Amino acid sequence: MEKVLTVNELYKSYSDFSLNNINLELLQGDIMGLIGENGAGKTTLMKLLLNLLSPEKGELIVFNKSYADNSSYIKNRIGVVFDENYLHGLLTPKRFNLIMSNIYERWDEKTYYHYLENFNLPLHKKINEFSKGMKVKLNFSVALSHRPNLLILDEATSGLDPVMRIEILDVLKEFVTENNSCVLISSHILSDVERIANKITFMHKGKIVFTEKVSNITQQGNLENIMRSYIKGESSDARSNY
Ligand SMILES: Nc1ncnc2c1ncn2[C@@H]1O[C@H](COP(=O)(O)OP(=O)(O)OP(=O)(O)O)[C@@H](O)[C@H]1O
Repeated sequence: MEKVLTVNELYKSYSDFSLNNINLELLQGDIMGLIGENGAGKTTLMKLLLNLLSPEKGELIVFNKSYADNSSYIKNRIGVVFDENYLHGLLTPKRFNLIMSNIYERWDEKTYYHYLENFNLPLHKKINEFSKGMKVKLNFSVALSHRPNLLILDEATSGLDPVMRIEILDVLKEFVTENNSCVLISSHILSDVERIANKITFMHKGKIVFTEKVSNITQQGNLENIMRSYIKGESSDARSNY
């Protein structure tokens, strides 16, 4: 399988937090779940991958290219859904079609209307009159309609009811299989991550603790217990060091 993303020894610091020595690899077909406690650094890492933040050190290669000379090539091939809705509230889904077709070289109007219909979204309603679930579905429709080779999803399904979450996760899985794309998805809902991902990366205090295949992890127990015993073990180590 071809490499989609390679991260080597990436560092980023804020005054009281730092991401340290991040190494990551995503291949075509991968769905990687990114998990970790609040403040572990998941969003910061995703912003670095999207070139919204600059690292102090390290190498970031996306589709065998670096952002330095290939920013628009890379951005045209990445789909993004974050927790917050970034779509303008006064616009309608129909109007978005026009805007996105001017932004994305590979915008596919037919696919966009197909998702709107599948998700039962109205064409002419303003987005600030949408429910939270409708906004998430619209965000996914936009993110999937320019045929991205990589999707970066940060808590994208949080706040949705279980039926809607499962519906969206199933659409996502189908998209990856049909398009040989790949996904990095962060979530605190570990059952969702286990449902969809083939690999898991666990972050803790700005570092990657492990990246493992889900099949290896589930042999050791469930994800929640593994995370909890790691964090507990770490605090008892700290106590014994003290
Ligand atoms: N612009 C910023 N300036 C200073 N510190 C920041 C900034 N953005 C994030 N941080 C800090 O970086 C740390 C990691 O935050 P981040 O949002 O990456 O965590 P997270 O794993 O996504 O958390 P959550 O699960 O709560 O969304 C936090 O301590 C946060 O306060």
